[in-house]
Amino acid sequence: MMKKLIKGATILTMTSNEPFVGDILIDGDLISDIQTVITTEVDEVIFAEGKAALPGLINAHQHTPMSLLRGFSDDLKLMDWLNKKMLPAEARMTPEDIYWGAKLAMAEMIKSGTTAFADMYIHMNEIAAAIEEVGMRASLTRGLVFLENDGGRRMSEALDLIHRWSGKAEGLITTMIGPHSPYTVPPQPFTEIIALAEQENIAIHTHLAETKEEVSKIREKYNQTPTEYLYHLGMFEKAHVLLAHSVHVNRRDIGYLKGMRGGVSHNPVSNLKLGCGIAPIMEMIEQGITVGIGTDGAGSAATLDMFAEIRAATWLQKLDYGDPTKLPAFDVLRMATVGSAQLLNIGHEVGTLEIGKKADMILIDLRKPHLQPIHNIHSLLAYCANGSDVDTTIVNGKVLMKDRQLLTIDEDELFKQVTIRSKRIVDGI
Ligand SMILES: CSC[C@H]1O[C@@H](n2cnc3c(O)ncnc32)[C@H](O)[C@@H]1O
Ligand SMILES: [Zn+2]
Repeated sequence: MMKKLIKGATILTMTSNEPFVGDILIDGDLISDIQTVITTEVDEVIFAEGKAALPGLINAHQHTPMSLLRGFSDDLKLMDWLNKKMLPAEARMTPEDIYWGAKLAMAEMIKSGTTAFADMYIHMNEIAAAIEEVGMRASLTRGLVFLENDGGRRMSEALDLIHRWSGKAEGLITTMIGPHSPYTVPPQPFTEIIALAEQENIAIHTHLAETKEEVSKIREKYNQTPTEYLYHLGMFEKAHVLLAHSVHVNRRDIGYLKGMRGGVSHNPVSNLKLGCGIAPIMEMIEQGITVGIGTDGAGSAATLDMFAEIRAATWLQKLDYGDPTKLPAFDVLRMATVGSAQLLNIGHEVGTLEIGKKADMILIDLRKPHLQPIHNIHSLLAYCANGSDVDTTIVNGKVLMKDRQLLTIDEDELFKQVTIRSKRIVDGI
């Protein structure tokens, strides 16, 4: 087993609000010791004086290949954006496009401090293959839309993903089942998916209550809110559920979510940019619902920088309540680490820096004008840091970025592929 020693970092374990200067010993894929000073024989020392070490950020909701569609269609309403632009573009994507789009997203995530993500898309074998090469941690879901008559094929692809890839890539890949949303999956297939999830102990990843239009549509069809629709199908009692968005949930809806396994991925930048609204995450937290943070795809969020999401999440709550004490720095950082890890159902393995946990962590160089002086390091990270301040990213004990150089992705080849493929996909749409 390769041993690595992170030396002299300012360590933020995310288990407590008290940073301290010390060393972290990584043995293979695990954190084997954290102490003020560790003296032992190792294969590699990573000197980290002046750097903060914290758990890798976890992006709880993503559509990685949509990075190929970044900037192609902005400033539209969600349904126009989705139906007129994204779906036609996605229909033109080849499996190879998906592979390169996922790699582009992973390059951006590693460079901005994300070590794990939850993904919902199509052609998942290609995304899984890219993950195996790159070495990130991910929960993969084949998105299921039942508007046409090929739901059967999609379902078989979803099951194939689960059977073929769960636990693969040295345990980096886990899987979920992904009914896209209440407005794209009718009651019968939704019921079947929930029954399967319960029987086979598979977690569910879905979108919920992203726009007012969605609420009106579901009210018209079923005389229910989107949350009531899923509640009456039994979803929240039968499976671990990762809910993306949950912007338009009222007090009664939050009551239905209470006690659920899993929780809500808050995607504040996407919600802001698409003008969706502000998710009532403080009320959810008060009811004991776990909230994590995600970006959504780069086609809507524009970037995959979790530091931007962290900042937007806390600012939105302060603004919404007219109260700057809401969602303080430490709490919002925990959301993007501990909270998201719970949503991905990997909270026992990652999300904090603790002995026995997987070695997923990042180092942030604090010797920058916008990160000085250091009165409160959690404040600096929540309010002042950017993804580009991350200089080292480690997943499962393996260094994926050192001194801002990606070690498992060839960036020149990536940019060449992305340029050609992204042009071909959107040409004429
Ligand atoms: C069938 S794979 C996933 C599917 O979801 C679409 N998508 C991306 N972002 C959003 C969003 O914010 N709301 C709803 N659907 C979204 C994506 O384009 C894929 O088709
Ligand atoms: Zn989404």
